[in-house]
This record gives sequence, C-alpha cells and structure tokens, in this order.
Amino acid sequence: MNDPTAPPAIRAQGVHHSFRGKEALADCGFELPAGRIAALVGPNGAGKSTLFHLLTGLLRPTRGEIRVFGAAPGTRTARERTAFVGQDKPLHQDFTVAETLALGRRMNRHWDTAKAERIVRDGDIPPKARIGSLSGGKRTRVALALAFGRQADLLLLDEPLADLDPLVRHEMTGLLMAEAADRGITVVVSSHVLPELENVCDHVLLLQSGRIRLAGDTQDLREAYTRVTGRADPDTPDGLPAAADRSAVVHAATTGRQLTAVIRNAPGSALPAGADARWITATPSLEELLLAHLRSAPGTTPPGPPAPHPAHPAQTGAAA
Ligand SMILES: Nc1ncnc2c1ncn2[C@@H]1O[C@H](COP(=O)(O)OP(=O)(O)OP(=O)(O)O)[C@@H](O)[C@H]1O
Repeated sequence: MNDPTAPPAIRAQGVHHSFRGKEALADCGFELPAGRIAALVGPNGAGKSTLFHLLTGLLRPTRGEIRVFGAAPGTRTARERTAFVGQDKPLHQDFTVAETLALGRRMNRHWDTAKAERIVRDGDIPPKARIGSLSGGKRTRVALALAFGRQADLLLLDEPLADLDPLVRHEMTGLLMAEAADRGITVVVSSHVLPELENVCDHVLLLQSGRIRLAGDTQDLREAYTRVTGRADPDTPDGLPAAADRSAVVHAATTGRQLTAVIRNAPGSALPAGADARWITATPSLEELLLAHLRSAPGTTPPGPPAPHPAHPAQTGAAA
C-alpha cells in the first residue's frame, strides 16, 4: 500500500525550458503518483526528451520546479531512485558487455546482478562482445539490463522499444510490467506506437507543443469521453446536430454522410450532453482518445479531462 503522505513520483509545476531562446517546454505541469506505468506521448518535437532530461537532472528548468519523489533531479537522493534509458543509449562502445554490467554493479548500491545478467543472457548476447559491435536492438537490451539492474524506483524510458523486433518488444514490455507489479516501481515510457502502450500503461501524459494537454489514469480518461459514429447532420457544417455542445467535442470528422467524433461526456453522465439517439456510442480506446486530441487544431483549448479523482491527484486540466 502506498503511503498517502509520500510525495508523488513526479511533480512538475510551471516548468519552462528554452534552447537558445526557443521554448521546448512551456508551463508544463502535472503530478504522477508512485506506482503508475505512464505513457508519455506527443508529436515529434513536443518536448518528451527534454522532459526526460529535466527529470534526470541533465537539464534544468529555465523556470518552474520539477521534483522526483520530492527531491530535485540531479541530487544524490533523486539520482539513486531514478534510472534512465535515453534514445541514444549512451554506453561505452569499447567496453564488453560483461565490463558494462560490472560498471553498473560498482556504481549502484542496490544492484541486482542476477536480473541484469539474465536479461542479457536471454538475448543471446555474449558477455565478451564489445558494445560497439552489437546491433541497435541488442544495445537496447544491454541498456535495459543496466536500467533494471539498478533497482530504481522510477524508470524513465525514452522510446526504448523503437529498434527492437516484435518478439523482443513483447518480452521487454512483459519484463516492464512484471517489474512494476513485483516492486511497485513507477515507469514513464515514451513511444509513438500508440497501440503498443494500451496494454502496458495505466496512466497517460500527452505533451503537445511543450504543454501537458491530457494527464490521468487511462481508464478514468477513456470513460470521460464517448466515441460516436452515425449519420452526419446535413444541416450543419460539421455534421454534428445543431444542439450538440461544440465545446465538448475533441475532434469530429465526416466522411461522406458518416460522422465520427470523440466528445467529452456531460458531468455525471456516461454520454455527451445532447447525444443524438441515433448515434452509435462506445468508450474510445486509448489510441482513439489520444489521436482525437492530437488531431484537434493546435492552439485551441481542447475539452479537459474529468475532475481529479481523490485517489488519483495526477489528473490535471488541459493546459493548452
Ligand atoms: N539540444 C538542443 N538544442 C536546441 N534545440 C533543441 C535541443 N534539444 C531539443 N531541442 C528542441 O526542443 C524541442 C523539443 O524537442 P524534444 O527532443 O524534447 O522533443 P521530442 O518530443 O522528444 O521529439 P521526438 O518525438 O522527435 O523525439 C524541439 O523543437 C527541438 O528542436
């Protein structure tokens, strides 16, 4: 049972980060409770890697505050509890795999040798092989072995599965879920492959143009919206009935006479306000919900997620 008085795994408040005057993160704020497996999603250039680098202390916010289990990233307390696998998997190319794991053991007080060696062995990677001679996928496996071996409480994975074949992806996501279930760790994993995240993650953070547009537990978020399909209303330009609440529509599209839309439900209801009785309605999948938000015009204010659940204070309003 998590201690309700313990700080969240991550708290970001009004975080800005600029590269040479150009803002990569702008007023980014959210809380991630401990124990969640969170998907960090967003278009290219949204600021995902920048956020990871702030969480590991590789970068500092230009403004605002970011905390990992209550500690400033980069401090010893935060570093000991955080493991990061970046997109470029920075491993020493001249080291052998065995030397790489030995370095991991020397540098980490809580190192789990058996776990790290098993992950490498299961990938048929010879301990004497040099990192520089490995394929991209095998290097990723070694990087993940190092991250899992560290026994960190917060695992930050920046597109870790991108260069893995489907079988290894499956194995690695299984490992991630087992680790999260066994040790109750918190994971933030970024990916552009939305369906891949649906079965793994129980929380989502959607970044767009450096801002958090959606944050919360996936089930709560999905149930706060409805996917509707049906005949487009010929008398309105958007195909929605004239009485529909446009401010609740995340995204709507018509193909011929067919309307498809994702709409926020009315407060306390499982359907949008003024739902047309002829609509076919369903709870959107995580992918449908995220795509609807990503497709809604940038710069507009999309409908926010539901009011925070008392047990899940991570849900923040749409900040766009
Ligand atoms: N070192 C840097 N110097 C200058 N600009 C940078 C630097 N790193 C990132 N940026 C800029 O900051 C913005 C956010 O980049 P970031 O890499 O965080 O996005 P991302 O969401 O991780 O993208 P992707 O999905 O393509 O990996 C982009 O506009 C990018 O060009």
